[in-house]
Amino acid sequence: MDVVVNAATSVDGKLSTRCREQLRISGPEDFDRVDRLRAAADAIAVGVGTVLADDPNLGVKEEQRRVTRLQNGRPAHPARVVVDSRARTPPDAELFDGDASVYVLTGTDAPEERLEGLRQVGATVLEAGSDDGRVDLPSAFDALSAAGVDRLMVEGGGELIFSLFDDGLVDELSLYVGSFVIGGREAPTLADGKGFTETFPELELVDVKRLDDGVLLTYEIGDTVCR
Ligand SMILES: NC(=O)C1=CN([C@@H]2O[C@H](COP(=O)(O)OP(=O)(O)OC[C@H]3O[C@@H](n4cnc5c(N)ncnc54)[C@H](O)[C@@H]3O)[C@@H](O)[C@H]2O)C=CC1
Ligand SMILES: Nc1nc(O)c(N)c(N[C@@H]2O[C@H](COP(=O)(O)O)[C@@H](O)[C@H]2O)n1
Repeated sequence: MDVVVNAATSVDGKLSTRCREQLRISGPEDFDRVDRLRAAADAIAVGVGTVLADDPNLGVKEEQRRVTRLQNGRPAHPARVVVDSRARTPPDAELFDGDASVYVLTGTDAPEERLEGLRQVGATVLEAGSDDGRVDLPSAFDALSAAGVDRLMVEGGGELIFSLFDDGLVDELSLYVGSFVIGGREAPTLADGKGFTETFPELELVDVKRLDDGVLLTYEIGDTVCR
């Protein structure tokens, strides 16, 4: 399965403000590019922190792109995936609008009544627990792959993106950098988690493009390196 991470940050690498509310960083050209990436994916994943903060829909916005997917024998929208150790995704979240399949990837400690609530709104629950109670991403992604997901787009947030780098699961990164500063030590960044200290994922910069008032950076992911 190919894993493509896409995110938008300020110049200082923040995904949002310290209030952790959804913030428009991309402009119209970048949002259109994101929609194209969505249309090319089999599934779109976010962490539950993003669901609780943003209540995203994760659908393909442009109608013609949905029509093309249907003509190609695919569902109109990619499946939606939430990485959610304890099943905190609200059953009335926007991504349960009935337009797409939803997978919730959980750990082993998720309360049964919350899992049942999610199943009742149509979610497929895939349990893949790790020792620390979080989702074991390599085995959860194997399960997604077995369910037919060949191309997974990940839209954030920072905790999930760090774990994906930590587990060596990222193939490509598209990063839109808006031309402003957010600041704040509590504001989420592109890669939060515990951070790397000795070896670091090495990225190969394959494209740089000016878009809206910012810049789009495209990377392929190589090995980890010592610095
Ligand atoms: N500008 C952008 O492109 C985007 C911005 N955001 C922003 O990011 C913030 C949310 O990001 P975060 O708080 O970092 O939450 P997140 O969306 O990365 O979710 C993290 C949560 O996922 C769960 N999880 C389960 N297993 C995990 C694992 N193995 N590794 C990591 N997480 C695991 C945990 O409950 C963890 O707290 C919001 O402020 C949102 O607005 C989110 C997406 C894109
Ligand atoms: N690419 C990008 N640019 C921004 O400026 C953003 N704030 C985000 N956020 C991501 O998009 C999701 C919202 O999706 P819907 O419009 O509800 O379908 C949000 O949850 C973030 O993952 N992305």
